[in-house]
Amino acid sequence: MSELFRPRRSVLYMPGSNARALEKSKTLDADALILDLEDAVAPEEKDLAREQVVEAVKSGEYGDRELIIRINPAGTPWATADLEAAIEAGPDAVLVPKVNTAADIHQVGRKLAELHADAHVRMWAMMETPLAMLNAGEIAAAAASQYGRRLAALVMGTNDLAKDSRARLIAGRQPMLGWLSNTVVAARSYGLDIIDGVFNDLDDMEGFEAECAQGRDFGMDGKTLIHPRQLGPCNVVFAPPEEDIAWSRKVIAAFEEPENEGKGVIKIGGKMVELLHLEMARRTVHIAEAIAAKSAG
Ligand SMILES: CC(C)(COP(=O)(O)OP(=O)(O)OC[C@H]1O[C@@H](n2cnc3c(N)ncnc32)[C@H](O)[C@@H]1OP(=O)(O)O)[C@@H](O)C(=O)NCCC(=O)NCCSC(=O)C[C@H](O)C(=O)O
Ligand SMILES: [Mg+2]
Repeated sequence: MSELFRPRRSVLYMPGSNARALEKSKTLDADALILDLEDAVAPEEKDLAREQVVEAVKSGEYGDRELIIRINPAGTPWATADLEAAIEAGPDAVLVPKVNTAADIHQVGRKLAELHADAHVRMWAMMETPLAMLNAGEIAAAAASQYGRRLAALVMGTNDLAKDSRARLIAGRQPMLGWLSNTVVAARSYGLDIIDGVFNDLDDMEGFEAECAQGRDFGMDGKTLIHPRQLGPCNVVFAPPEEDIAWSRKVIAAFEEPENEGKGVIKIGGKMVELLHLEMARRTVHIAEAIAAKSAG
């Protein structure tokens, strides 16, 4: 699957210590799985979690689900062993938690290079500290540097952000809207994907769907999730709707008409359509086709 048009609608976390969740997620309709070694794992279970996660990733039993290992942060007793284990396992990406500055990305990127991690192993970065909000642009810009070039996605960590900023996690997320949109533009400035934070109330499906729609409207590619029941609605909200797909096909077909060859702007059904809309239409169709291929396979 092209990295450029990879659906990342639903990204499900699970504690690496939870063998049942690791097994169950082989059958779940998630675009990506985050096998966690960090905050969802108690200190006394870190070693067990690391072993289970390595075994799970190496099993090759997760189909086309993207596999991401969240390691513990630098300076903790587990950081080095986590990174070495991740390299041994060879996931699609290593998720770096508690990123504050671009230097945190460079540090992990340099270690991946020194330890000869396979070239396909990317980095994702947790955006969950007040410093990360201040430095979002420079963190995303690390993707253009020698040791940051594995960076592929930013992930909002709204629980830690609430803890460290003392902003409240409330319906509508008004206290966080500035951070969310600033991090979206930081990601887009450097060609990165961005995944929204988790919704903690498993019983409030209405609130969950509203937050998915909000994240989508802000430009997020998908949402991080904590339970299988959040997968279905999330996949629906973040997939291009049928009418957008139909319109996009119309735009592509119109620009392919001989009379429109070489034109930068045309009219379709009374609407002005420019080359930028053609680019958007192509992306919508590519993503829709990738989602359809996943469902078929
Ligand atoms: C929240 C949970 C602890 C609830 O667990 P549980 O009570 O066991 O749920 P259920 O009984 O309803 O589970 C039903 C079945 O689904 C499986 N299950 C549950 N959760 C997951 C999951 N995340 N992945 C895969 N499978 C899952 C159960 O095993 C049951 O299966 P079956 O036996 O077949 O019936 C639990 O959902 C959970 O641990 N969720 C993930 C928590 C987590 O990973 N948290 C860390 C990430 S959040 C975060 O840190 C974000 C960020 O850093 C920030 O700062 O914001
Ligand atoms: Mg966190």
